Amino acid sequence: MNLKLKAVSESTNPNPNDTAKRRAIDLANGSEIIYIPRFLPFEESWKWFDYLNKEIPWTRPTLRIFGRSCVQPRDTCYVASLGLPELSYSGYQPHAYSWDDYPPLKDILEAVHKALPGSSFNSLLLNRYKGGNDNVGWHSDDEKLYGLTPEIASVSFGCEREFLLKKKKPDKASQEKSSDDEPVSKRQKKSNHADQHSFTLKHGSLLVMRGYTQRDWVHSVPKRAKVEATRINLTFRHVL
Ligand SMILES: O=C(O)CCC(=O)C(=O)O
Ligand SMILES: [Fe+2]
Repeated sequence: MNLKLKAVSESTNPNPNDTAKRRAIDLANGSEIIYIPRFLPFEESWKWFDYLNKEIPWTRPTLRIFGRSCVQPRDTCYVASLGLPELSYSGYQPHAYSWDDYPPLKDILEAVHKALPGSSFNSLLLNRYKGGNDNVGWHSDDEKLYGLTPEIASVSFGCEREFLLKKKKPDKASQEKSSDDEPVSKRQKKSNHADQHSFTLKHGSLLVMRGYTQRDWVHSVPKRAKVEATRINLTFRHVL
């Protein structure tokens, strides 16, 4: 099967402007989202989906969250370049597979790098949501190994799901500091404005989180009762 990506070349993309249709959402205070709904061509994206669904060694690990064991509500797999510090989250340390084990991942990575000049990703967390019960709860990807301003490039395949972003609550100290010069009503109005964003992540789309998004915001893919189909998501990251 030839899965070599031609996504960003004009020859296979009927409308090369599609890849240029990127939306930049300024989350203020140095956080930014880029969203490209039609990043990869539709048909090729189904080939990627089938390949990933079949070939990736998916596992559903048991995590420890607030001292409790729970099965992660989605399948996962981790790929990373050799010699990087190991990833660990919620008491789970995934095995790091090599890019050479799944060569098509290198082609997707190449397309991502082409769309984001200057970025260089060396690890990848894959998630598979087998229906609407599978989800990822509110979190930020703020592990130390990604540094203070991680860039995370997220490519989605298959079933469309909602991706939510919500501003973290400011801690008490900074709340009190900013309360000196403004009445409460005005402050609350201000803080309600655009403190949440929602994206329906399309088959073949690319969403990028940048700057202080992991420090100041949380994100999630919530349960959806009516969803039955499978979604696969790839998040490319740079381990320092
Ligand atoms: O599936 C998604 O779109 C998000 C996945 C995610 O947030 C993560 O892997 O950290
Ligand atoms: Fe995340």
